[in-house]
Amino acid sequence: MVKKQILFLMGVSGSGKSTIGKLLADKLQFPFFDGDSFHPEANVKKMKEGHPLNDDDRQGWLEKLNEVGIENLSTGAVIVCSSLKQKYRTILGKNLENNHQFVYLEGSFELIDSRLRERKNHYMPAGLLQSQFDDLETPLDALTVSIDQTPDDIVNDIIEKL
Ligand SMILES: Nc1ncnc2c1ncn2[C@@H]1O[C@H](COP(=O)(O)OP(=O)(O)OP(=O)(O)O)[C@@H](O)[C@H]1O
Ligand SMILES: O=C(O)[C@H](O)[C@@H](O)[C@H](O)[C@H](O)CO
Repeated sequence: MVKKQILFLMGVSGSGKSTIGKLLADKLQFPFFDGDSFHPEANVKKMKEGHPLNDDDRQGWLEKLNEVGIENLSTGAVIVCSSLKQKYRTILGKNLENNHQFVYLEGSFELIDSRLRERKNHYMPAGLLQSQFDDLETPLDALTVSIDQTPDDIVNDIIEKL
């Protein structure tokens, strides 16, 4: 059985965080929170207009997701958040001590770009993918899984490694 903990599912836009996060939370019977829906309106507008977010834009959003983690410590939770830089991961993990884990969905630019171009009804333009890779600081201490497999296999891979 997987320990109750806060799992931050991280990776660039289009790496599959929302898709995998829902399946993982279902399988573990953890509550699920999608960081996409915690952005202030101004952030969503900025991304829609094709501009990447900066550190200041992300600050309050990361703090809010940290609070969500703290509030759900007793049940465990899956929280989707790109978590691109180390300093963002420090904000997210504040006061969660050893009760949280980053799970990194790793894939190539080419694979993710092709998935983003197929994706419908989402505010994040595929054209922002390069800026996401530019900001990405590969985590050294995350549980890392390849996204070049089916969603079910990715979820099983994560659970095996937890
Ligand atoms: N393992 C997979 N195999 C094939 N397609 C996938 C896989 N995972 C996700 N997808 C598809 O790739 C697209 C991006 O996935 P998703 O929206 O879950 O990514 P995301 O990381 O949550 O993106 P964002 O951060 O922009 O919200 C979606 O259209 C989804 O259906
Ligand atoms: O940190 C960021 O640049 C943003 O959070 C993006 O990653 C979006 O939230 C999301 O991925 C778009 O759907």
